[in-house]
Amino acid sequence: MASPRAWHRRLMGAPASSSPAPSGDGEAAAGRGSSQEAMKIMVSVLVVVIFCTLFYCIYCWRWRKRNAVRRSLLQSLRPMSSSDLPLMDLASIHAATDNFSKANKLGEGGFGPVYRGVLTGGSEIAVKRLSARSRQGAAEFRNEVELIAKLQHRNLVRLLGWCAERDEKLLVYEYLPNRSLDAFLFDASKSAQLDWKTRHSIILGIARGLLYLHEDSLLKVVHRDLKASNVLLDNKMRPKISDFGMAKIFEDECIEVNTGRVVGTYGYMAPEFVMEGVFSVKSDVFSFGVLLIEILGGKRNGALYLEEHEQTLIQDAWKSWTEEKAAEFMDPALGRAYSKEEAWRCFHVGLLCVQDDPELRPTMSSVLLMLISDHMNLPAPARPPMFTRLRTFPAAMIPFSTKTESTFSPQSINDVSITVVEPR
Ligand SMILES: Nc1ncnc2c1ncn2[C@@H]1O[C@H](COP(=O)(O)OP(=O)(O)OP(=O)(O)O)[C@@H](O)[C@H]1O
Repeated sequence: MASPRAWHRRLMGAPASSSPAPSGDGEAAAGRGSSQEAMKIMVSVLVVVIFCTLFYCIYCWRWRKRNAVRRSLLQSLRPMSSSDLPLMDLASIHAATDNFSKANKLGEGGFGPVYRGVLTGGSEIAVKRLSARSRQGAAEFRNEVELIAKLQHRNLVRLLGWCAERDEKLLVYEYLPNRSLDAFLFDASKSAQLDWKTRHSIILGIARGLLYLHEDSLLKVVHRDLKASNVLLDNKMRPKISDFGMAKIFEDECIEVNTGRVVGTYGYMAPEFVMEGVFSVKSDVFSFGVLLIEILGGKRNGALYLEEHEQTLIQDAWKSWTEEKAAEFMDPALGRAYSKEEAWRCFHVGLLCVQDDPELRPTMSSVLLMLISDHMNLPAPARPPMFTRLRTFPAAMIPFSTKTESTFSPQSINDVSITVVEPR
């Protein structure tokens, strides 16, 4: 067995014991010196080990704490009780909406008709009435009540109460006088009201709302149906994301789910969602990119309207970008009155969001950072997907309905499992 002195020597990198050993005082001094060095090394190793263990313990403790909070929130979401959100009585909603009169009807979506109402105190409300013919149902109703009651952000619409009495299922929201973004954006007589400053702040507001859903709320939420008609505008044209009927909470760190079913709105759905039913926060990022490009171009992406020779708006945007003709893509309603620097940055970010590969799409925190910083270098976007033109699908699934403004617009679909997508 090696002597302690030999160990010291080895530790200090001294040659093997075959070399002649020093003798006398010299040997003792050398021995002391090397044992001090060895001690120093051991102390440093010990400090590093303690530091790593401490760091690991703190990380585990924080991870457990965060998950416990998330789990307890998820637990509290399960039972739908009146303590979560005010339960409103049917009679007062009837009175507020003048018995759901035609004059008070604001529009109709996949859930059912929406009515404006005024409560006895004078506050205005918007009431969504689940229709018997609705393609959405009790599950979406419950989802909306349970989910949105737990989320609060200035860029999310506020649910004030709900009612499930007799055969009625009603959701009561704050009333947003300027209604939805699509009513301005795609209406030739109204689009001029959306000047560049307004459009830019709408883009930033939607990005902030989505970032809150994905990363900043305690629950990680994927909206799954972000589109222009699901962005409502308040009296100062500030945007609020609405319609959480199809939203999903992610438990733990799960980032991708394969549902085997397709929900959402054609034209806004990410390719991996349409083709495989796989969704993640990155499918919302894709929808955000489509919406951003629609806000710049003032047109719908509306893949369903396309003829053989036509391109989607996203493909148009890509073409303009690569040919350095971005100005030609911009909504003519803007004229020349817009900041080119801001607009090109938005254009660039929009194209990054609609990239085919979800991995390449930025997260919403990066999106917001890219949008607000004026000196950040952005990566070059890859070509967007080329297969958004739908060939056929059963008439019952056609996601269109006539709206009160007598325009046709795409509506959400739910539980469509057969999707025929034609590659280009
Ligand atoms: N809180 C609200 N305040 C004012 N108007 C609203 C409000 N909520 C909805 N609306 C109006 O009612 C219309 C229908 O809304 P809804 O969310 O039911 O359908 P949608 O978004 O058009 O379609 P889908 O259900 O497919 O998402 C909207 O276009 C909007 O004009």
